[in-house]
Amino acid sequence: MMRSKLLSLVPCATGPFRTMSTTTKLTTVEVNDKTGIATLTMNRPPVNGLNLDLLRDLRQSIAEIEGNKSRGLILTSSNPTIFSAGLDIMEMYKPDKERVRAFWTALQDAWLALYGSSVPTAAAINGHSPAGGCLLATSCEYRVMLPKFTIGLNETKLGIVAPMWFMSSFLSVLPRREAERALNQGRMFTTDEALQIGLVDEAAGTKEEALEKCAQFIGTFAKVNPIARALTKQQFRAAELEQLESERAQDLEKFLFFINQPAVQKGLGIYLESLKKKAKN
Ligand SMILES: CC/C=C\C/C=C\C/C=C\CCC/C=C/C(=O)SCCNC(=O)CCNC(=O)[C@H](O)C(C)(C)COP(=O)(O)OP(=O)(O)OC[C@H]1O[C@@H](n2cnc3c(N)ncnc32)[C@H](O)[C@@H]1OP(=O)(O)O
Repeated sequence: MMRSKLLSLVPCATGPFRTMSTTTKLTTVEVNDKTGIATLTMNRPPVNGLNLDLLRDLRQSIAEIEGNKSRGLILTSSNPTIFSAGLDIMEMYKPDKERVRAFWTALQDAWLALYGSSVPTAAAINGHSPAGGCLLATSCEYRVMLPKFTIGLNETKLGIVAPMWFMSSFLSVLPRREAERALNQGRMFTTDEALQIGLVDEAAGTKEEALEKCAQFIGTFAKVNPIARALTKQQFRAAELEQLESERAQDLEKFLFFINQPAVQKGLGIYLESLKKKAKN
């Protein structure tokens, strides 16, 4: 994919800095040349639905950030009210056989890249973050969320099941008992509730403030040996990463089997209709 490189002056919480900015259609990577921190922004209207292209873009951008020696990665959205609406349901509803395989494989790749990223990661959650959106946020090491939005793994409410590795990310943030209950309920937490339960680390009034708080978190590693930190993180996360790495073919087949069940297709169709009706009203 063609990528345009440009140097730009962008406003930042602590002043305007020259940033190296790489833009694709669906994500932007901006590296602040003062802090060395990369901001990875999702930009797929209308709701940052995670489709095949966005997932591939995300993985490519994460690899680019790893490669350009950034000091950290902040994940955010260009949409002022939606971080990510989760997986694009259109990829799973009446799917094309080959495409849906590529889609799930791209999701596995994106998760492995983000959860296993060697750089410190933080999510500036500047909008709603259901299901796959929550997966991305909980794959990061730190979360800052804006008020009056919601976050959670709501899969059971759609009649689908969060795979084990979605649960792993959730469990790396929430105590087991809270995680199990929320997963079974398909519970979406408001910002205040998410803060109280520990699903997010901080709240912020504006996106700029959220980005600044994420940058401060990443700054806490400034005096830590980066190789020791990266190896520690990798070891800490190794079990979940290795589980998916070793079972990814079975995970794909399980997903395909599940998603192709007539009852699941029917449920997704009804859910999509309800979303569309809501959008019209
Ligand atoms: C035994 C089994 C063992 C193991 C299991 C193995 C496999 C498991 C199988 C499957 C696992 C799948 C895991 C799934 C994860 C997911 O992420 S599913 C997606 C969940 N997401 C949601 O439920 C969010 C739905 N959306 C919303 O709640 C709202 O849209 C919003 C709060 C995000 C934003 O609200 P608004 O700003 O009001 O926007 P609208 O609702 O009007 O939406 C605008 C537009 O976008 C469409 N849309 C919204 N979300 C999605 C989506 N996720 N996918 C596709 N399209 C979406 C919406 O329909 C509107 O479209 P138009 O009407 O404008 O065409």
